[in-house]
Amino acid sequence: MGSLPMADKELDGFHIEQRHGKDRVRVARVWRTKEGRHFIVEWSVSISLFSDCLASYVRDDNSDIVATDTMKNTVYAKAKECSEQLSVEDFAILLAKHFTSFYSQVSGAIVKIVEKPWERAYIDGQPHEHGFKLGSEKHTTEVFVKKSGIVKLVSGIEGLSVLKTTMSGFEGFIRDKYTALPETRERILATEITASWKYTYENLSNIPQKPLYFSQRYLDVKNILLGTFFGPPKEGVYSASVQATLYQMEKAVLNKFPDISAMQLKMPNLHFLPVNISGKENPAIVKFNDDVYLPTSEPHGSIEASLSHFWSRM
Ligand SMILES: O=c1[nH]c(=O)c2[nH]c(=O)[nH]c2[nH]1
Repeated sequence: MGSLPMADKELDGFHIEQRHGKDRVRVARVWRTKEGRHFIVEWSVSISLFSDCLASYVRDDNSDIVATDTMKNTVYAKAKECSEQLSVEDFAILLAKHFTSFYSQVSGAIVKIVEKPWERAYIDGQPHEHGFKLGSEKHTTEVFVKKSGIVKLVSGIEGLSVLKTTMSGFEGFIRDKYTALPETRERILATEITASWKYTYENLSNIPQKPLYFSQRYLDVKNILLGTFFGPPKEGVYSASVQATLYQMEKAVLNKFPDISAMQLKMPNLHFLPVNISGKENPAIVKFNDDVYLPTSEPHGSIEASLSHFWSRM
């Protein structure tokens, strides 16, 4: 999405590309049912408009600028207007649609939102009516809407930390004069997953209208990713490398959901190093027996790949 074309023009013999917006507008929205159950979302919204306001750059003429302060206010006004709970994707689309249809100057809008993972609290196994606790991984979305109604919709997960204590190995890699890593069929596999996936919907007119459709999709994708990473609860599934597991996870998502056309995964390999400590007098203070590890964050392996159907790209 970073490589989207900007509003570009020829100008004084130069080529200019420009866009403007407001980043990280923080908003929370609460919905209350008659029965007294509350729902909350907390969003950090970033807006970027492709807008014809070249005069502001070259002639000190701001008459075509949508003020970024107005963009910020729009986030709160639209949140207020949403009387029913909605997915973060639908809120992003609603905002982008507003900017592209309301202003003649605006030809396209990108709206990115990160949702903070507030989850209903449970007390003695009972869901609390208005109590929430912060979870870990975040739901993200990025939508690009053009005035014509053309849409590109990407959703994602940030910070999904997972670990398995066995059923992982790494063998058969290149060995040369600098290689020290032993081959193994028994190690800890730990990573912090960043995922993004592109939906097939290419026009505002064919975005699913079912309420919370994309919220459910998010949960379903997360389940498939986790199920593929861990394998069945009792026996698990062997991972020959982060690369192999990453590919299986992407393939599982693309095979399962017909409305997802491409997926990107970033899975750093967060090493848990075997601990072996020996002293001069005591050669085996700690002898590693798949039990004591040194967890690390730096350095870490960085492994990422995108997978798409032949007819699509991220
Ligand atoms: O799953 C892995 N992939 C690698 O590319 C790699 N490189 C490494 O040192 N350990 C691992 N593990």
